[in-house]
Amino acid sequence: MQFERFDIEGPALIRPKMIGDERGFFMEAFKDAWFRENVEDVSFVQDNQSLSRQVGTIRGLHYQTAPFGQGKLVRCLKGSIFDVAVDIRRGSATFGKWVGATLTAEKGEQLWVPDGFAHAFCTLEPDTEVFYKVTNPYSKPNDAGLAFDDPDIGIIWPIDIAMAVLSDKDRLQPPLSSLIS
Ligand SMILES: Cc1cn([C@H]2C[C@H](O)[C@@H](COP(=O)(O)OP(=O)(O)O[C@H]3O[C@H](C)C(=O)[C@H](O)[C@H]3O)O2)c(=O)[nH]c1=O
Repeated sequence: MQFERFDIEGPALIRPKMIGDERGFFMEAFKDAWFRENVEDVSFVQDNQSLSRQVGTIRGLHYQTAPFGQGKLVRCLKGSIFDVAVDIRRGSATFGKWVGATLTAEKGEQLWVPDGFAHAFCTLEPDTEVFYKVTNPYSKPNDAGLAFDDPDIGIIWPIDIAMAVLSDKDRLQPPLSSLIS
């Protein structure tokens, strides 16, 4: 496993070792002790998986409010995504700043999105499947979000967002300014 940090403290891009042979490949996709020692000392309690049939699907920006904040370890099982984490930690010097990475099933890259970040992705291929481990269980009352296209965040999506496939919920998410009381 190799990993790199961003210019925002917290997130990490992880590149598992892919061992190829004439059959295909093998990789150790997750190792608890390695993750705790190198990335963050957390435990995961739930695995999620989603399928997005259309290229240009955007899911997010989502997060859960305290005490159900979630860290998310995200990877692609099929296809590829542009994955984004936005710092929404109160008092953070990088509040409202974002990091992004392209995650592909082919290379198995993973993005670590710590608790305190809003998360979203857009799909870059049809029938893209995303798998992510989370550090707190789902709590509908704590489910929250922000507008993926908020100019105050300024995410540079690698797709035409005017054509994005969105849930009704994500069409109506509030702006970042709604967090600044
Ligand atoms: C997240 C979640 C959702 N659900 C139910 C709630 C809805 O009935 C249905 C779809 O939920 P939602 O529209 O929030 O799913 P996505 O739009 O894929 O959002 C997810 O993907 C973005 C990128 C995220 O970062 C969030 O973790 C997550 O909200 O699954 C559950 O039953 N358990 C869960 O853990």
